Amino acid sequence: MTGNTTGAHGAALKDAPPADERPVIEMKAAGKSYGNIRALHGVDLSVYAGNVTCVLGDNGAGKSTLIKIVSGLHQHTEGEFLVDGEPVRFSTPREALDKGIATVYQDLAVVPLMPVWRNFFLGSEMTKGPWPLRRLDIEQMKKTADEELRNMGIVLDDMEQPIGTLSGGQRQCVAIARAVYFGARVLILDEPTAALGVKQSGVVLKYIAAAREKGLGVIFITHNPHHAYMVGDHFSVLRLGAMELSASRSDVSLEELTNHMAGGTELASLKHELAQVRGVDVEGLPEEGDLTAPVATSSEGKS
Ligand SMILES: Nc1ncnc2c1ncn2[C@@H]1O[C@H](COP(=O)(O)OP(=O)(O)OP(=O)(O)O)[C@@H](O)[C@H]1O
Repeated sequence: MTGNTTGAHGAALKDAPPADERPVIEMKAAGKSYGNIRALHGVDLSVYAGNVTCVLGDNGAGKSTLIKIVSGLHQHTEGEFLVDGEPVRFSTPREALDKGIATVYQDLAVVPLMPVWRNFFLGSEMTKGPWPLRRLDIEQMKKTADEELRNMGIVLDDMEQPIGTLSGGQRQCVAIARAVYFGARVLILDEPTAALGVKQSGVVLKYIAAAREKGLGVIFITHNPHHAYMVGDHFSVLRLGAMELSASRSDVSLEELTNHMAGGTELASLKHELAQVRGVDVEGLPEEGDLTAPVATSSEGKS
């Protein structure tokens, strides 16, 4: 239950956080309605320091709604949302950032033609000299960005390189390193591997593990159960706005997770019908009743 295993990138994966540890972020029966559309309901979620919580779900499952609540873009309309045990209701992303919650979106807010170091400090530039002679401290910014990236294991030949010339995976990693430098305690990663090939996805997964090793709590949003299973300590699967599965690593196999994500329940119920269609191979599809992984419980995140 408390033993560690090792993930694809050699990082320690925990079965469960210590029983006395308080989650940094907690949702209790939380939900959100847009007018009369109930996008999310009854969601229990706990995010611990030094843990990767994967939130999986198909299109329209409610993943974006969930991260918008945590990152301060929307407010929940049901249940509770707590940070460090205190109920919160953010009005702006700034308020979430002030609590150490940083979000890295898939379409990164970078200026492609600007150098890497400039993007690293965008909006929070270092300056030097007394007013009115205050000016950008370019050398210090370059040096710090280089150091911080190396700290995360990212070595770039040239900090002057426009960020647009980096690969998608490298850009994600720069964004992760930036959030770590600016004091994030919780990192929300919105489908960081969705647009990437196998190798680049591996690079990003490595930095997710690096962020965890630095003690950050990570919420990793993804469609991909294989990517989730390589780094995840806990898995929450959303379906139609509700938590269909909430399980610690020790309680769910990759196969079970994949079945849940592949719409296993729907596919199993369709298996009989599909079997009648010529040219459709149903051999690998799960049977109804095969999906035995545990569903959400009140001890979510600590089971
Ligand atoms: N601003 C909005 N107004 C009304 N309905 C919305 C709004 N945002 C989302 N929804 C609805 O809420 C549900 C959940 O959407 P959400 O975007 O959170 O899902 P998702 O899991 O992020 O999907 P995807 O992977 O496609 O981005 C969907 O039915 C969607 O149509």
